[in-house]
Amino acid sequence: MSTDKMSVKVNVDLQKERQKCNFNIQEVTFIFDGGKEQTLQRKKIEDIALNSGASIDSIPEECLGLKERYDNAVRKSCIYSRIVKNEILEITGLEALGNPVLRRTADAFFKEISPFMLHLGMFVPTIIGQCTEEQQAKWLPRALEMQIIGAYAQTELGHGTFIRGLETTATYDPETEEFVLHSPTLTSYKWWAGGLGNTANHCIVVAQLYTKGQCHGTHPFIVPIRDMETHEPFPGVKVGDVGVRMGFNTADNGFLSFNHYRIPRENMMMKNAKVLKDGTYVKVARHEKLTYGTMVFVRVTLVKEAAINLAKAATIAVRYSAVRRQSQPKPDAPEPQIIDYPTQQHKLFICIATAHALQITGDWLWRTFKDVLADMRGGNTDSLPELHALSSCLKAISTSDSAAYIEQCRFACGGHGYMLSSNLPLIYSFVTATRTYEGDYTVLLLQTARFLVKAWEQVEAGKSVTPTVSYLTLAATKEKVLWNDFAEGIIRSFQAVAARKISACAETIKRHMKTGICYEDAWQLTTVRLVSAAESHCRSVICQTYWNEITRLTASCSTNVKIVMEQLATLYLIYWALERSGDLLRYSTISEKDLNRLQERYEELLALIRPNAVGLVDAFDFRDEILRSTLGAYDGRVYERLMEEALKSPLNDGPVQASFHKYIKPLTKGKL
Ligand SMILES: CCCCCCCC/C=C\CCCCCCCC(=O)SCCNC(=O)CCNC(=O)[C@H](O)C(C)(C)COP(=O)(O)OP(=O)(O)OC[C@H]1O[C@@H](n2cnc3c(N)ncnc32)[C@H](O)[C@@H]1OP(=O)(O)O
Ligand SMILES: Cc1cc2nc3c(=O)[nH]c(=O)nc-3n(C[C@H](O)[C@H](O)[C@H](O)COP(=O)(O)OP(=O)(O)OC[C@H]3O[C@@H](n4cnc5c(N)ncnc54)[C@H](O)[C@@H]3O)c2cc1C
Repeated sequence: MSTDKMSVKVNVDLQKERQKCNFNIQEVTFIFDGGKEQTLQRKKIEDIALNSGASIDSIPEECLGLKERYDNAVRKSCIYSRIVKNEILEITGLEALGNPVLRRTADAFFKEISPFMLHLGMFVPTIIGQCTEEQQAKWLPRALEMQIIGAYAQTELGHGTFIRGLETTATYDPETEEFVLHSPTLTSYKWWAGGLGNTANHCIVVAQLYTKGQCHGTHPFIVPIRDMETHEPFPGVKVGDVGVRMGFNTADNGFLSFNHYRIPRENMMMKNAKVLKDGTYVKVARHEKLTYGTMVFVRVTLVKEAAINLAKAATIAVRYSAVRRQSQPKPDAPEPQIIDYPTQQHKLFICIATAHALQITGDWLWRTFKDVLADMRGGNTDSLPELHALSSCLKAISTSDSAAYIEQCRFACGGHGYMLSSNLPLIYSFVTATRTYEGDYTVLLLQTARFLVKAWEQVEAGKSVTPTVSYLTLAATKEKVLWNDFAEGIIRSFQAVAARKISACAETIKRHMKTGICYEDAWQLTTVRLVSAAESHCRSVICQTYWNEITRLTASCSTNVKIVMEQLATLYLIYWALERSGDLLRYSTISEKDLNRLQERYEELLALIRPNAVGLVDAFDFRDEILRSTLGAYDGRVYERLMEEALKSPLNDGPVQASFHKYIKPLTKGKL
C-alpha cells in the first residue's frame, strides 16, 4: 500500500468493505499486472514519476482554455519525457513501448492525452519496424533522446480506412536523389495525426511512391517538417491543428500538406522496400503488408489499453457505489449502499470481469505477437495472416466493450458521474476514440471475417488450419452442439456458434454468386452476417483464453484467490451466454430450462462477488494520482472532494461575474 493510502481517514463504509474482503489482494494485483516482478516494476516506475510532484495542477485541467490546456500539456510532457528517457527506459528497455505501464503512469500527468504520445506510441515503433539497421542507427537514438519529436501521418482528409486510396505522392527524382512530396488535392491533406498540429518537428508520412513513372503503392517516409531552431514550418510545408474534438484536445491532432517538398532518398524507410539511386524499385519484404506493421503493433497494445481504462472506470464506480446511499426499499430501514442493489452489481461486476478478461487476452496476444515477430526475423511470414486476423478482431471488440462499459460505469454513478472531476467522461472520450482509430470497428471485423471464410474453405477442402481456428474442424457439423453449462461446455458452444455463422456466411456468398453476382458484390451482401460471425469468433477466443489462462495463473494461488477469480471468469462466460441466448438457441441444444438455470447461477454469482467487490477494484492498484477522480479515491471522501473541486472552478472566483454588469443588469433594467 502506498503512503497516501495509509495516512488519510477512510470513509466508514469503505473501511467495512475492506474488512469484508476475504482474499489476498496483492495476489490478484500480481495476476492483473502479469506477475509479481511486473507489479514491483510498475510501482517503482510510478514512484519515480509521481514523486517528482510535476503532475500536480493548481487549476483543474478541464477548467483551462484550449490554448492554456495545450501549453500545460506540453510543459508536463517535457517533464514526463525527461523522466521516461532518464529513468524509466533504463528499467524497462524498449519493451515499455508495448507495456501499458508508461501510459498508466502518464495518466497522472495528463487528464487528457499527451501531445507526445504518438512519438513513443507510433513514431519510435515505426522507426524500429520499418527502417534498415543503418537508418535506425541514425534516427532511433535521436528520437529516444527527444532531440527530435515525431508524429505518424497516414490518414488524410479524404481517406482513413482505405490506405491504398491515399493521395499524397512521393515521386523520386534521380537527378537530385530526392523524393518530392506533394498533396495534389484538399482531400489529400494529412489529417488527424496526434502531436502533429504544433508539437512535432518530424513526421512519418505515408505516401504513394512513384519512380520511373510507375506507382508502387503506399510507403512510409521520415519527413522533417519544422526548423529545429525556430520551429517554423519549412517552405513547402503547411501544418496546423484540426480543430476542437470530443476528447484528445491536448493531443495536438494536426493537418499537413506538401507543395513539391523535397526530402533525401535516404528518408524513405527502407526495411521492406528500397529505391536505389538510379530510381530502381526493389522489394525486400516477403509479405506485401509488412508496411502495415506499426498498425498491427498498436492494435495489439490497444487490447491492454482497453483493459486498463476499464479497470480505472470500474474502480471509480465500485468505490463510489460503496459510499453512495440512495432510496429506501424497506420501510424504516436505513438507505442501502447502492452497491447492494443487484441491478447495480449487474452493471459493475461485468466491468471488473471484462477488465481481467481483456488484460489476460492482451497479455496472450502480446506473446503471440512477439512469437510471430521472431518467426519473421527468421524469414517466415506464415503466421502473419492469423496475427492480423486476431489483432483486428481483438482490437475491435476490446475497445468497443471497454467504451460501452466505461459509459455504463458513468451511468452507475448517477449525476456525479457526469462531472468531469469524476474523470469518467474523460476516460470515456479517450476510449471511445480507440474504437475508431487504428482501424474502425466494422472494418477490422470484416478483415477477420475474410480470414475466417478462407479458413472455412480450407476445412471444407479437408486441409489443416491455424490454431485459433482449429475449432472449425471440430465444431463444423450440421448438428446442434449438445449444451452443457460447465465453463468448457459454454466455450465449446460459443465456438460452435462461430463455426456455424462462418459456414452460413460462406454458403450465403456462394448462393448469391449462383445468381450471377460477382464475388465482391456477394461479399457485400453478406457483410452484416460476416461482422456478426467475426464478433462470435472473437468472443470465443476471449472466453477460451480468459478461462484457460486464469486457471493456469491461479494454480499456485491461495484458495480464496482461486475462488474469486473463478467466480469472475464464470460470471463473464454466463453473462455472454445470456447475452447471446438467441445464438445458443439457434445453434445448440440449450433449452428454456437451461437458460433459467443460467440466469439463477448468474444472480448467485453477483451475490457471491458482492462482499469482495471493493477488494477486487483495490487489487487493480490505481494510485489516486492516476485515477484523478473525486468519486473513486481510495479514502472515499466523495462529497468533500466534489465540494473542493467545485470551489476550484474559475466561475467561483467571486460572488458576481462580470457578465452580470455587462449583459444581465442592462437586460433587467430594460437598457439592452
Ligand atoms: C507519453 C506516453 C507514452 C505512451 C506510449 C505507448 C502507448 C501507446 C498506446 C497507444 C497509442 C496509440 C495511439 C494511436 C492513435 C491513432 C493512430 C492511427 O489511427 S494511425 C492510422 C491507422 N489507420 C488504420 O488503421 C487504417 C485501417 N485500414 C487498414 O488497415 C487497411 O486499409 C485495411 C486492412 C482495412 C485494408 O487494407 P488493404 O486494402 O491494403 O487490404 P485488403 O485488400 O483488404 O486485403 C489484402 C490482404 O492483405 C491482408 N492484410 C491487410 N492488412 C494486413 C496487415 N496489417 N497485416 C497482414 N495482412 C494484412 C488482408 O487480410 C488480405 O489478405 P488476403 O488477401 O485475404 O489473404
Ligand atoms: C482521436 C483520433 C486520433 C487519430 N490519430 C491518428 C494518427 O495519429 N495518425 C493517423 O494517421 N490517423 C489518426 N487517426 C485517424 C484514424 O486512424 C481514422 O479516423 C480511422 O482509421 C477511421 O478511418 P476514417 O476516419 O476514414 O473512417 P471511415 O472509413 O470514413 O469510416 C466511416 C464509416 O464508414 C464505414 N466503412 C468504411 N469503410 C468500410 C468498408 N470497407 N466496409 C464497411 N464499412 C466501411 C466505417 O465502419 C464507419 O462506420 C485518428 C483518429 C482519431 C479519431
